[in-house]
Amino acid sequence: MGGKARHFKWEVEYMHWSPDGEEGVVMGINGQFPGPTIRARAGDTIHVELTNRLHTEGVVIHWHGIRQIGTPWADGTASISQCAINPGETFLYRFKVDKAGTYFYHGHYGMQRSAGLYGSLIVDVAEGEKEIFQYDGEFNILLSDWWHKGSHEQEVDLSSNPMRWIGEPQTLLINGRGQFNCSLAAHVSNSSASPCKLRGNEQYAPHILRVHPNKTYRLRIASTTALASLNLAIGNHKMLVVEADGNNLQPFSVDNMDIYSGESYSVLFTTNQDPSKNYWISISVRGREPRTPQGLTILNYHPNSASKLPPSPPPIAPRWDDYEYSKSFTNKILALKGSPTPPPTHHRRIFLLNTQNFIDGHTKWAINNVSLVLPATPYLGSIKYGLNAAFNRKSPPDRFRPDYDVMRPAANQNSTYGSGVYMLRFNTTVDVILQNANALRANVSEIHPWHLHGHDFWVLGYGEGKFTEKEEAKFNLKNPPLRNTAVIFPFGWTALRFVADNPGVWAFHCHIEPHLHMGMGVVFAEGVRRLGKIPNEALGCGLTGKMLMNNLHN
Ligand SMILES: O=C1O[C@H]([C@@H](O)CO)C(O)=C1O
Repeated sequence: MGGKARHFKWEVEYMHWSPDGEEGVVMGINGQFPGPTIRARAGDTIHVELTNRLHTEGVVIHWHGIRQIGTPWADGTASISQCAINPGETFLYRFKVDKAGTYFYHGHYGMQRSAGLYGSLIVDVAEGEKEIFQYDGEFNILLSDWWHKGSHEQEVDLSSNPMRWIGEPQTLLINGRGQFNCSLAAHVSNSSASPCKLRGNEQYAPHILRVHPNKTYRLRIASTTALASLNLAIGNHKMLVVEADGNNLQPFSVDNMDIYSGESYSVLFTTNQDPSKNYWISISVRGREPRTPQGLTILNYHPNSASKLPPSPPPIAPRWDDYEYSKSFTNKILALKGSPTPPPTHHRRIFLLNTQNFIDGHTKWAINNVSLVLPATPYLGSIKYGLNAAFNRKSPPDRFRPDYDVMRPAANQNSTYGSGVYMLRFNTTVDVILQNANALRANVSEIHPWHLHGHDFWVLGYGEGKFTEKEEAKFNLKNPPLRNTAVIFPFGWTALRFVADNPGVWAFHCHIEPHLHMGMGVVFAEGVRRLGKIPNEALGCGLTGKMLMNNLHN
């Protein structure tokens, strides 16, 4: 079946907004924050005509989890898949959503995600097909984190010498709404926070989930946080986890769940609790010392008033550094029976060591000792048209020094900048072993959720310390989950496998936005010569821009 074309006209602009009760400036779309939700069916083609109404700044939008098969120029990564859209210009994002699931979109230029440029993208099963899970209704929540400092100042802070870290967010947002000046849970907490006096129409009033007793609901959850790893719970209710990153899971039941930036899930829950009460939905910080209050909203049982607050305190999240808890959750994530299984062997295995380093006094993140800086000409055009001067043609290394001690700060903390590309042979199977290590400070290693553009990968396994070839025997080749984002735990490794079968140039990076800004990413390219014509509007900058001008004058 052909699928429908769905047309949207969007304008991106800065607006005054109050995501948490303090007025600030957000990046909005058509006057909305978060941006409009796109809802489509598998097989549909989305057309977003995006006009940049920012006064002095370029913009792009990445469609997170959409593989862009045959349309790599619509992936929305500045300097990789396209030129940033200049103020006043319009770019047409046209792409097919081929797989049902819970997705989202966000800015992919500088710190524009932290500035609030994001929204939800929900793909239902194709017309005439049935969802494999049964439920009576559904909700969608997009999770994010919010700073009172603007994104431009954050960019300057991060690249200054010495680096000024952006610190923990002021507020966690659920569908763009959080409370900084007051707490919904003041009546049940012993902190000094004042109770919220809300009419319900404030920009920061919580998004209430209204349910009827004894029904089953699907809750779609995606995290577009710039930094925070989260734990989500629905007070008193169990959740059955059924989908991750647009792929079906072997269902498993939990009381709360971890969600890292870049991940999405669906859970089913049944409203089988005392219907005379309302319940909390909470999100709390994981993996970093929490300096941000829980984000809260209300599960409102019909016919109770939504303003009837739950009588007991919100769910208590696991301790922020209880990594064993996080690992036990992560290890439960397995593909639904009948899902595609990985090829049994790989053609190439790339080891990527994540380190925190210094370059000329600036704090950076590096992969195999290369800190990514993006070139002025987007790779997609420069590779396709053989513009060799556009970036460093030397391939970055597939390995790191075998004697590197991942448990200690680097002996040599200096690193180098690079813009090289991993050229993958088309249709080959690639393994990536993400290797975490100690950061600059002794005994510190952080969580990094890695996101791959253009593909889903199978997560073959997680382990502790330095990966050794003998751990390959423990890889899960039977029912590994397909995902587009996977976490590396502190001092650990994560093994991924994917098939390089999607012509294009694809970012693979830590989804913590400041970390990408500090160089924590690599670039893969495959099959670029197989592509037909790349739309000119993706190429109008750098050396491809000059090439277009020359063609015009010849
Ligand atoms: O990249 C980071 O920098 C800080 C810290 O390591 C140095 O201030 C931090 O917590 C990060 O995640």
